[in-house]
Amino acid sequence: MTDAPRDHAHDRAEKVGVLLVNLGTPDAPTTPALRRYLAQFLSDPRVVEIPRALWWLILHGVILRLRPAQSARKYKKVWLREGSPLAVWTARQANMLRSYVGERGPLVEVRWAMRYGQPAIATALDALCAEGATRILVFPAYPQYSAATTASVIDDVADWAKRTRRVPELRFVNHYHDDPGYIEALAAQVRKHWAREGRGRKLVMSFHGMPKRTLLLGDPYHCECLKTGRLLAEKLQLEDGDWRVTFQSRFGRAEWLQPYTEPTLKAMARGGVEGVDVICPGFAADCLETLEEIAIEARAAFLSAGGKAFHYIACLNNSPEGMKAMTGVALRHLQGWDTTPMSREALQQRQARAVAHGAPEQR
Ligand SMILES: C=CC1=C(C)c2cc3[nH]c(cc4nc(cc5[nH]c(cc1n2)c(C)c5CCC(=O)O)C(CCC(=O)O)=C4C)c(C)c3C=C
Ligand SMILES: [Fe+2]
Ligand SMILES: [Fe+2]
Repeated sequence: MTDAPRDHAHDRAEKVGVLLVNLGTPDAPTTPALRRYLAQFLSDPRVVEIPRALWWLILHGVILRLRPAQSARKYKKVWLREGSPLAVWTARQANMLRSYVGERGPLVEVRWAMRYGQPAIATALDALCAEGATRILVFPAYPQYSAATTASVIDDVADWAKRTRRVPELRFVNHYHDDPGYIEALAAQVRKHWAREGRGRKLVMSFHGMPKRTLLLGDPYHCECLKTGRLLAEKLQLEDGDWRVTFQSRFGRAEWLQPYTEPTLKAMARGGVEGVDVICPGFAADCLETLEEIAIEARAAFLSAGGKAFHYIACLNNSPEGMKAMTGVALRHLQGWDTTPMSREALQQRQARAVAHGAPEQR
């Protein structure tokens, strides 16, 4: 139980907190940092759903011996001066969300956290509570719901709540795959790219993959990706043959959602498609999976299969359109929670009432 002294101040206005959460990323592009990060990530039963004892042997006996060094090499290619791209973008998004949502009133605090690695969700929630938040909106930055991502954030918040005495009122963004503001922001990102670089023959919308088994077990992720793809194609007025939804980042030997991104790109190149534009609508921010796997590796695969022009379209990151979409989603979920400042008189009246009920006077 978290019992850090938390003054119950009667004259303090109650605040609303927003916690923007993304997946997580290593602290450094090094083998030890990758081992710590992958051990936490891949031990989550929401991420790898095979019997624990068997998975423990595979994870510690094979994966954590080989993958950290391989992944560290990849992270080095995309690492920024300020840190991992995912963390850098998420921090910028949270700062901008603070001012966009903050325009509603100063009683909103915005923080960011990572499901794996730092800053941890529990630390950020403690900080929001210490700042006076009694209502918190948890905003997983995953447009499409999946048990491996969204539900895992909910698990972590629930674990924190179990250890916490004064649990705030909590709300969660479940998904925003068909939010009109999000679809419009994606369309604007594509149009801006076309205006700058010209238009490829096909638009490939590449989403992070999931094991196919999760679809059969009822995870809505696949359908939500397809719906995002269809809505984006409609918004851009694309013909059926001009776009394709694909799935990237396969992990392990089992079958994942198909069609796979890289084989699809190669087949397109071999089939005479000279130019493609690739966007990754399921990632709120650029990260290893987009910058290395798509913008570097998939590009090389497409060109070596005979393609001529490969254009990667950046994620929404902190673009004005993307931030407007994120703000719209947050505001919709904040409805009914008072975020307007309380007047000085109202605060004084509230304190007087509290003192009349025997509470110590606050300064
Ligand atoms: C956007 C949604 C994501 C889903 C769905 C998802 C499922 C999922 N991922 C793995 C395994 C790995 N993913 C890794 C990186 C990674 N994954 C996402 C997002 C989703 N994952 C992001 C944003 C990132 C990038 C993190 C970064 O630091 O930039 C990795 C680590 C990198 C590597 O070693 O390759 C692994 C591993 C599984 C098994 C899974 C679904 C079951
Ligand atoms: Fe992943
Ligand atoms: Fe489906």
